[in-house]
Amino acid sequence: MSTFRALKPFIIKNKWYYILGILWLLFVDGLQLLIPEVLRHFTDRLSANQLAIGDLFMYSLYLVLIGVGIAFFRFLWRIYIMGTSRKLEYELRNMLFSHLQSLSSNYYNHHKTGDLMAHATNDINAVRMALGPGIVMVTDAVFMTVIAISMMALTTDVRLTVFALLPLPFLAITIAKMGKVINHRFKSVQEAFSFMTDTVQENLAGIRVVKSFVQEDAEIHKFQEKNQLHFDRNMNLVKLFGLFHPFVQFISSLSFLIVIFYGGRLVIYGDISLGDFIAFNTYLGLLIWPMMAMGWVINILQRGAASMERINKILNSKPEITDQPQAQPLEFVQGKIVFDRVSFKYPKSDEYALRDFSLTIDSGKKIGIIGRTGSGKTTIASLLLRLYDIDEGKILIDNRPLADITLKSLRDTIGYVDQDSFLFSTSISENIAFGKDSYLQEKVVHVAKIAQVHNNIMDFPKQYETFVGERGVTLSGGQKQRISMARALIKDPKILILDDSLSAVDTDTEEKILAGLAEEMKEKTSLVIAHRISTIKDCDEIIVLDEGKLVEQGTHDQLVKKKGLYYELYQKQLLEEKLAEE
Ligand SMILES: Nc1ncnc2c1ncn2[C@@H]1O[C@H](COP(=O)(O)OP(=O)(O)OP(=O)(O)O)[C@@H](O)[C@H]1O
Repeated sequence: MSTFRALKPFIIKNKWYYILGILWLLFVDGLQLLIPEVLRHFTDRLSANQLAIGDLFMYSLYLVLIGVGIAFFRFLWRIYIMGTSRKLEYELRNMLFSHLQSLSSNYYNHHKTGDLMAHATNDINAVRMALGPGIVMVTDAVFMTVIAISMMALTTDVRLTVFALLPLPFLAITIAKMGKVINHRFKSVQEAFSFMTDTVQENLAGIRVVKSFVQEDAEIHKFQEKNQLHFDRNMNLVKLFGLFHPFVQFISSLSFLIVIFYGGRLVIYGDISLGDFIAFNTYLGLLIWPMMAMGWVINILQRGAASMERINKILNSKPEITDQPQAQPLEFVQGKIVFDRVSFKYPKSDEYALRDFSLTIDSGKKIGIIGRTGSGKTTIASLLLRLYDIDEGKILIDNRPLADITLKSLRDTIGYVDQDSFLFSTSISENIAFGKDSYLQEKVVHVAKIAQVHNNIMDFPKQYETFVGERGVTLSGGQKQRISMARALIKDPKILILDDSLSAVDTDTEEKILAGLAEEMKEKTSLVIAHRISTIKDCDEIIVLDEGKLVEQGTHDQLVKKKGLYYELYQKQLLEEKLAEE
């Protein structure tokens, strides 16, 4: 039961729904158990020639009234129990999603999206089944079994009851054994489902790559393999259930066989009446459903527990980056940044991404960061945003270590334009205002103008209300970059990081963007990460990284004169430009 601990607050909050739901369910069972008694009475009076035509109406009326009562209370329990289990599904989904939002970005380096989506669909459904239909079946099965058996023994014949029930322990033992196998097989079905969703998710996200490399057939083949695995594992489960149902039916027919032989004998010898015989058989009929339900219950509860275990694994994973107890928000930010002998390795990596890195950026300064690919440029941005904590050294903003600053205020202070320029599938306007309805449209237009994307947007049929498609597929790389730049600017952050954010625009547009930004940047501390020298040559200072180390530092002119790595990169780019012109 500890598996379901995370749901305790929900169950406590909704206990009355469950209690009343179970009460209505017991009413249904009680009414069902009246039917054999009505039949017994009817048969006995019929065989004793005591019934008039009018009595037939009366018995029919009893049965109709019982039927109406059953229908009414069945409706009530379904609303109370099934409805509550849907509410549980809703809340569990919210809980899971909120938790996924709180986890650090490193978590997503090691967990696949498709896998997480499988948890949010299949696993939550299995938990709902356990805490809805599962509860119903347990209550139903226990209550029905106890009452039906007692009535059989008390109102008809104890020996007949014992004989008729003899086959049932076999059923119980086999069902319990089967439950374990079912659980195991169900887990492997869920696992195969995860593999399959993973494949679909990855394929659809990368559909443009698949098409441009004409890999559709190979991808279909890959998917078919995963689908086959899912099918095979499901078939294993189906086969088990295929055996299960005939088995239950066979055992229950044995009971009826015993009743016909032994019960029939008792009627012939006059030990029990014909009405008793009929009522006994009806009780036995009522027992078959609980016997079947036992199997289902075991199955549903085991599935629910297996799924809840997997959900718990996610819910129990702690965000790696959280606010320290001493953390306070940043106030009146100046924007001075200090990296003091910072060394950092990514989790599960042996290589240093940054080594003994020191840099002081005074407030309002504009720093250019350049270096070969993989030299650690983005790492600087990630560490400043505290997406990872550092192993050695210190990072300070306005002379306060990052750990002493609340994450929210730290990230509110920094406007980060990432390399991927990820956009959401909504309007351009909403992408720029991202999550904040409070921005005025004029402000959205203002930042779009600075990012030099306003004219492009005005050319679209729906202008700012143009829908950008999933991940911004309907836009060019350069348009996406400029929209994500506008998104960072609208926050009016004190620190601005442009991570290779001008790589997809031509040098003319780049110049315009930089000129537009110059005014904005006056008040901000800026880090401009780039591969192109033209992007950073006017920065107050430029640093050059190589294999995680700061190897050169100075203004453009100073670095060119130095004839080191920067000079080498500069020469190469001049040559490339010349070749492009020719
Ligand atoms: N999440 C990660 N886990 C493990 N290693 C990583 C991770 N991200 C980056 N690295 C490694 O850290 C090093 C520095 O990466 P970084 O992204 O900072 O380089 P970069 O200079 O920004 O490169 P580029 O110019 O290609 O964007 C690289 O060797 C890279 O492989």
